[in-house]
Amino acid sequence: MLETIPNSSSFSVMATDDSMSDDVFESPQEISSLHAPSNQTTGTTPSPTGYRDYKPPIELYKSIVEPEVEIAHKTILLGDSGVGKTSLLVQFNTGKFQPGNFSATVGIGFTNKVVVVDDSKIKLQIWDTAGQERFRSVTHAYYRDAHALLLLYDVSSKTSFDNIRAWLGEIKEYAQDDVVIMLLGNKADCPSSERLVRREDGERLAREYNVPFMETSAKTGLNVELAFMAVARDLKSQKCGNPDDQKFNVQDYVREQTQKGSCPPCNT
Ligand SMILES: Nc1nc2c(ncn2[C@@H]2O[C@H](COP(=O)(O)OP(=O)(O)OP(=O)(O)O)[C@@H](O)[C@H]2O)c(=O)[nH]1
Repeated sequence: MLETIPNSSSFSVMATDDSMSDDVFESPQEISSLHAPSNQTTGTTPSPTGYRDYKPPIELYKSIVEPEVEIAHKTILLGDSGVGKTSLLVQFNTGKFQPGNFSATVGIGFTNKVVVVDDSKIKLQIWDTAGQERFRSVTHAYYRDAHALLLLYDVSSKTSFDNIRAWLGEIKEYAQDDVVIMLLGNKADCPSSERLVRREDGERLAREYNVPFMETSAKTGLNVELAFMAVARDLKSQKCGNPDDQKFNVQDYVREQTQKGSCPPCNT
């Protein structure tokens, strides 16, 4: 469950239905609006510090939230309930796997992580969504301004794999056309006796939809960093790419990196 993630002060749990208020600050504009002059002496705007009426100086707030970040980037984790979205995020954020520690995610929440790609700082704002059907209408609203979607299935669950086509249909309906989609077959660490989806099946589906693919494990950390770094690199090339340079291709990058990982050490 989202609240249990350690050391993730920026993580917020949102409403489980549309009627509740939203305390998540998504953009610098929203942050700035907290500091706009107001006629009210006692505001009711929620404070990012947790103290309802305390508003830190904007410079201080920015230095906490955005430490000299050059590019901000919104990534959403999607997939059936139980495929390992929260675990993947926690593994990326803390380097740890907490088995069986999370109850099903309620609604949606996010955490920020700043990564460095070729000397540029990129803030990944990673949104963890509830896989359960009953939260779908809440999470759809967040697809629209996403730069990247990490779509997970569980290699030990055929149903979660079969549902990927339906997820891709929803993405087509609600996300932007140029959103980066990455298909991840999670729980690759599971014993072969429990595996119900072969790697080749994942690869074939990814080829059919022309999206990059890799198997991951939130438990062992396999390819977890690679998945997030690939989207960070893609964003950097979109935002700062020199038009004369060859365009970064996230699919080629993922293929090269995953092949490197599985290649036996060279003697040369
Ligand atoms: N073996 C193994 N177990 C995993 C892995 N990732 C997650 N799990 C386990 O799978 C279960 C579900 O993981 P969650 O991270 O809560 O799944 P989720 O997709 O966030 O689920 P919802 O919040 O309901 O959408 C937990 O018991 C995890 O410990 C993995 O890579 N390998």
